Amino acid sequence: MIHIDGSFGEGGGQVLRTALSLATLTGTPLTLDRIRAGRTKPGLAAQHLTGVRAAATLCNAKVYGDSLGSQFLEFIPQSPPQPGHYRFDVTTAGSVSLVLQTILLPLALTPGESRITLCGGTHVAFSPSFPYIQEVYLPAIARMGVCAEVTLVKWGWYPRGGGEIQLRVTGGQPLSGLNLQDRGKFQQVRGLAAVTELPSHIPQRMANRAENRLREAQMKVHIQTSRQKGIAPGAGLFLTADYRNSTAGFSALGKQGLPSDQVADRACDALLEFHHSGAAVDVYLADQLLLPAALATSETHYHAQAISLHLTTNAGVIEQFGLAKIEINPAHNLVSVFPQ
Ligand SMILES: Nc1ncnc2c1ncn2[C@@H]1O[C@H](COP(=O)(O)OP(=O)(O)OP(=O)(O)O)[C@@H](O)[C@H]1O
Repeated sequence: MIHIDGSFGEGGGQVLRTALSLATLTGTPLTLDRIRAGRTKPGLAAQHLTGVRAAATLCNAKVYGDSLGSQFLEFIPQSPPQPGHYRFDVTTAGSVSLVLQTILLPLALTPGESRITLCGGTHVAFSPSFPYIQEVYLPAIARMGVCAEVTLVKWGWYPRGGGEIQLRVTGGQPLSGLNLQDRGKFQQVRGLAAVTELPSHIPQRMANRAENRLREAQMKVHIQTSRQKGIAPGAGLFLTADYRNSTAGFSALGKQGLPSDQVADRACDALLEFHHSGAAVDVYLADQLLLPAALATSETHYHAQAISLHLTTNAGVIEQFGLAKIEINPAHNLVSVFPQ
């Protein structure tokens, strides 16, 4: 039995998700208390609860404390993760990407094919947007051996949600480590300026503004515009910066009263800050790579844009499972993961 203090480090949802992934994969019984104690509304929110239920479904876990607002959870796996066809619905605009990240590695490391439908928020703040999962996260971990692809079926923005994605995983490949210390030469920025249920000048303005800003910075850039049907209005700009050895992702979401140009500026500012940092791995991927790296059979080394509290928190949770030793050099933003 492993006990995790949910208030550790950041004291947010990622402590729970990483612990769930590892308990599911290793069959280790887990208790967590003070879940999300660092947040203004602590305990399990809909997204976290869906993550708990999804992980429990994969390994037939006995679960206690799986209710909204619960700050305590007991999770006792009864079998190795079972590949298959599953559907999990967050029921709110809570992020489907975070549920995906909870179950992906257990499925990727178990022989067999899985098809998962995930419903909820697909493009929501403070979480990886669908394009980030598709263009940044999955390609990075594909290089480690994770064989998975995603399809967007319906857009789901905050606050309505109602989105849907499909995840397909071919499990059973061992993972290898990654060396991302040098991003290599800049190649291009690709982008998607998208709206649902809003007029076409909005994506056009976001795209024009971003293309102008990035060309001023001497970057090669191409941004597609997209106007789709949805259950609610929503807008966003999703950018990926490709370098020879790595890809980084940045996004900004529209909201009522926020001009399209400002949405574009937010995404461009984030991209340019990364570009000027010289790092190979953006601040988000830097915390998300730790889990696959810990499960690999060889070492991983990368140059992160910054060492976030998310990253150090995730490292602490992984180390409590005894799966890897993680070294962080804050002077140079270097992260090394040594699977044990
Ligand atoms: N713009 C973004 N692009 C990609 N990933 C992101 C972005 N914003 C946040 N993330 C990622 O989303 C995850 C959020 O973790 P966090 O613990 O904050 O989750 P949470 O479940 O939303 O928790 P809480 O509500 O407790 O904050 C982290 O892995 C972080 O890197």
